[in-house]
Amino acid sequence: MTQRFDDIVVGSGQAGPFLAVRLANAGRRVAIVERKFFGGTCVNVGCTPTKTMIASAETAHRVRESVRWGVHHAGEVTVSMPEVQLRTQKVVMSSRNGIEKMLRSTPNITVFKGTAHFTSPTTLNVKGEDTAEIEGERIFLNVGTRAAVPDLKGVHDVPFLTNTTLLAMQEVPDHLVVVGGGYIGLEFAQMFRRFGSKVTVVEMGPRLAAHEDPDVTDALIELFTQEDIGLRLNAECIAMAPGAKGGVQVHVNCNEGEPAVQGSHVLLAVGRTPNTQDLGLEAAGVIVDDRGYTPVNDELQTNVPHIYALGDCNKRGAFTHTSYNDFEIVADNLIDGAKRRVTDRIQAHALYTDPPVAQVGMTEVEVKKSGRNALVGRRAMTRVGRAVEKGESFGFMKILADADSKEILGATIFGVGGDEAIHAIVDLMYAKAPYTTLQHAVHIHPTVAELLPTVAGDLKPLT
Ligand SMILES: Cc1cc2nc3c(=O)[nH]c(=O)nc-3n(C[C@H](O)[C@H](O)[C@H](O)COP(=O)(O)OP(=O)(O)OC[C@H]3O[C@@H](n4cnc5c(N)ncnc54)[C@H](O)[C@@H]3O)c2cc1C
Ligand SMILES: NC(=O)c1ccc[n+]([C@@H]2O[C@H](COP(=O)([O-])OP(=O)(O)OC[C@H]3O[C@@H](n4cnc5c(N)ncnc54)[C@H](O)[C@@H]3O)[C@@H](O)[C@H]2O)c1
Repeated sequence: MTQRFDDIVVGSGQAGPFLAVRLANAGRRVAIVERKFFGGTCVNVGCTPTKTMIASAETAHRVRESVRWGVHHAGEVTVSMPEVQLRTQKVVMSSRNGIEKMLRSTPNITVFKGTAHFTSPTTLNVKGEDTAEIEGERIFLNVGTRAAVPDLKGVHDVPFLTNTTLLAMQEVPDHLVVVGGGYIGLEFAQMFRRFGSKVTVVEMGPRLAAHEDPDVTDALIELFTQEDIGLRLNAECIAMAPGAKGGVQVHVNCNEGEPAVQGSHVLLAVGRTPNTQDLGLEAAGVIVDDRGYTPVNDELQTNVPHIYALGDCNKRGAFTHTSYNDFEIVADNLIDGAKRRVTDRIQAHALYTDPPVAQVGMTEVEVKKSGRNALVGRRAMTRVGRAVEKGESFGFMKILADADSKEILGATIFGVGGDEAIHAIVDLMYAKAPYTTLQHAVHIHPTVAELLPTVAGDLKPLT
């Protein structure tokens, strides 16, 4: 028998659970379907476990380097992966269980555990721990993405790792080959190097984190080289094979260096694939693009107006904060009659290397391309008192502004505390305040954010 609801949410990523609760509290009868772990990628195999493990890796690094701070310790630094994993699992489980508890204890919400599949534009079959046919007036997709596994020769002949399986490692790999120099590849590469693995990053492009400005990329190369992380740039992974003495061989197409990289383990970090292929979207009439993403309008409706897509699967963002913001936009519009739009969002992100790279708004390359009359200010982190005192003065900060309107166009902080300090700029950009507001602000001493007014007060024409 079909169970009828007002609203159905498919997937419990960073938008779905919060939307389900807002809708239910507004009096709607809501079904939410999750096939695996409550909290989705971020909580279970993304942000939460990686940042928890990065904290262990940073600690190992600081202890190894402790003489720089005049601190000595006896003996070798070793990392116990089972203990790192135990700590990580505690953090993950607390968040996962918290989300499930929130959903199951909210009146008006029915939770289904299983895979949802459209049978018509308003009905879905659920198969799994729960089996049901459910119907809803409105349907909200929050199905996320998974690691892309490209059709490389021999890829299925080797035990390749993804972000999910690498997170479960119970030992430190001897030599981890990381294919892909994007967010996932770079965060894991530095983490495992600091756990004690030899690490080689294989990236087909000429730069790491190619979406960032070249000055960031150059500094990333310097940072990784300092930590003795092997870099193979302009090296496209084209095939994999079992190694002659065990492990794995990664074959690359390159003009320089060896045509194969031998490692004990290989991580595939070459992008993401949306979880839309088994949703039965054809039965609902929902269009997907050539990579499986569901295009949406400014209010996050798909081409079928009562079906919305939120989070990574709509390709309007690829972060936890953008997915959560999708929830806020949809909830405020549908429940409070607001007129929020996804295009009002200012892009911001951080790459959690140590030190982190934090970025908001336009990059320097984008500002130059826009042809605006622009200004730029840049300071090395060696000018930040707090960074020097901490003994962590690697990196720089940079602010871009429009010379005519004084609008702040973007900023990058690649340095200790940059992931927090960037919010001084994020909020000014939302407030549409001119850079002179930042220039005249009095920031607390000694902080990383303290230098931002100085940078804003000394902008030069961008050439
Ligand atoms: C290793 C890694 C590190 C990351 N680190 C960061 C970070 O530091 N900061 C940041 O902002 N972002 C980070 N991200 C990205 C972040 O995890 C995602 O942007 C975020 O989880 C938003 O995803 P989502 O809400 O679209 O859906 P997801 O979190 O992917 O959740 C989708 C859910 O839908 C379920 N589902 C799918 N299909 C069905 C179906 N047919 N039926 C029922 N259920 C279904 C899935 O099981 C899953 O639980 C990271 C990602 C990875 C992989
Ligand atoms: N700090 C964060 O916010 C954070 C952290 C981790 C992940 N994420 C999310 O995860 C996603 C990034 O995933 P990703 O790092 O897998 O993808 P990505 O697209 O960021 O990087 C993939 C890299 O792999 C390279 N590549 C592709 N095919 C290759 C091949 N055959 N050989 C060599 N190199 C190849 C590409 O040139 C690219 O540089 C993003 O959506 C991001 O939002 C975010």
